[in-house]
Amino acid sequence: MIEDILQCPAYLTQCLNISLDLSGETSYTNSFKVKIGKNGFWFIPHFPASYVLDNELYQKIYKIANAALYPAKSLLKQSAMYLVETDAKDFNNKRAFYFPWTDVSRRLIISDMESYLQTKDSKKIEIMQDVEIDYDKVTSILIAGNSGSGKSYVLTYLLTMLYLKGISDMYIIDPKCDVPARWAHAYGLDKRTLFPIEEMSNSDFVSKVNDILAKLVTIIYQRQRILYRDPHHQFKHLTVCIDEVLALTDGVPKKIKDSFFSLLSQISLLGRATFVHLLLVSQRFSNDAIPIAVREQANVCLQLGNISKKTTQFLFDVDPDGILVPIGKGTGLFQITDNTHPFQVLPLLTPTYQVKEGIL
Ligand SMILES: Nc1ncnc2c1ncn2[C@@H]1O[C@H](COP(=O)(O)OP(=O)(O)OP(=O)(O)O)[C@@H](O)[C@H]1O
Repeated sequence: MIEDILQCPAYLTQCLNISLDLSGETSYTNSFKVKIGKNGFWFIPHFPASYVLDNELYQKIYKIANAALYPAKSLLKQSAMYLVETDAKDFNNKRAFYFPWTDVSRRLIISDMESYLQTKDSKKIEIMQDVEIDYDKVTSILIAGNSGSGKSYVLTYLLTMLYLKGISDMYIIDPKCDVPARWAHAYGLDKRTLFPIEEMSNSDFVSKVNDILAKLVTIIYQRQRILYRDPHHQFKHLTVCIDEVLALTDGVPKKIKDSFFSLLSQISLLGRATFVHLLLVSQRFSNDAIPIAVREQANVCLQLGNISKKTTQFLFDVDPDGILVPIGKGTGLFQITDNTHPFQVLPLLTPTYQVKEGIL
């Protein structure tokens, strides 16, 4: 049934005829037609038309079709209208709106983490069913979301994948001495973990964070020199995970905060080629949480919990209106930008797995 719908344009044409208000113009008046492809569909207007082919119309069709296609396909939201040339001979039908789609996001369920870790290709990290990231292509990862949205849960998943699959060495910075610190302790990473102790002021703590970040910058420079002599040298990934980034520098003297920002920028700008990465978690990634450069360099972004224009404005260029975000634990939006995945913002369902006792 679903296959028939996806092969035949009649269903979508009918949905658009009914919902799209084109001042009386419909497919019956020959004003447009729909063509279905393997990776999306085309809305082909017949020109001249009484309606305007603009972004507003594109987003309206997106909204109607995205809901109409669920749960067979998920349309990939575009920030602006996607106009393409058609192969029509007739000039009246020579242009079309294109709507790329992908399969609907499905949650990954891992019932036995130990056997999962043994069987899966070591460099890839599965995020959802049929969606994975190759850590060689990751610059930095940002995880945002309101309290209780599932940030710590998905962070623990990523840390487990990165460390237990042997993909990356880790430094863990946890200003609240909470889930990440407990995770690190459970896996014997105490020497690579920083959390505040009683006698430390906020400024002392951020200064200690800066010491670690400075160490990573030094490693980046050392690795750059190795690459200069041997461009194909393969380094082991090194990741610094910082939880609660927004709260970290709150009330800290400007000089210390500036150093923190400058070190973060250096790592995110120079770390990619040398396999040094940031994995940052924050309620939001506004300009007071991280430098703009860090946000721009990050190519894996997860926004959990409430999804609205206001919450997604820092991580995504697209307006989330019309994207069908699933409800439930650990859901939201996901974006990966690399040369394997086309630019896309997808509904996100973070993996469900067994967390080691005493961490969460
Ligand atoms: N993918 C998931 N599958 C199953 N349960 C989940 C998933 N994601 C989150 N949860 C559950 O949702 C609850 C809240 O998650 P979590 O503690 O990670 O939120 P948080 O964003 O870190 O909150 P806070 O900022 O207050 O620490 C937890 O009980 C967790 O077990």
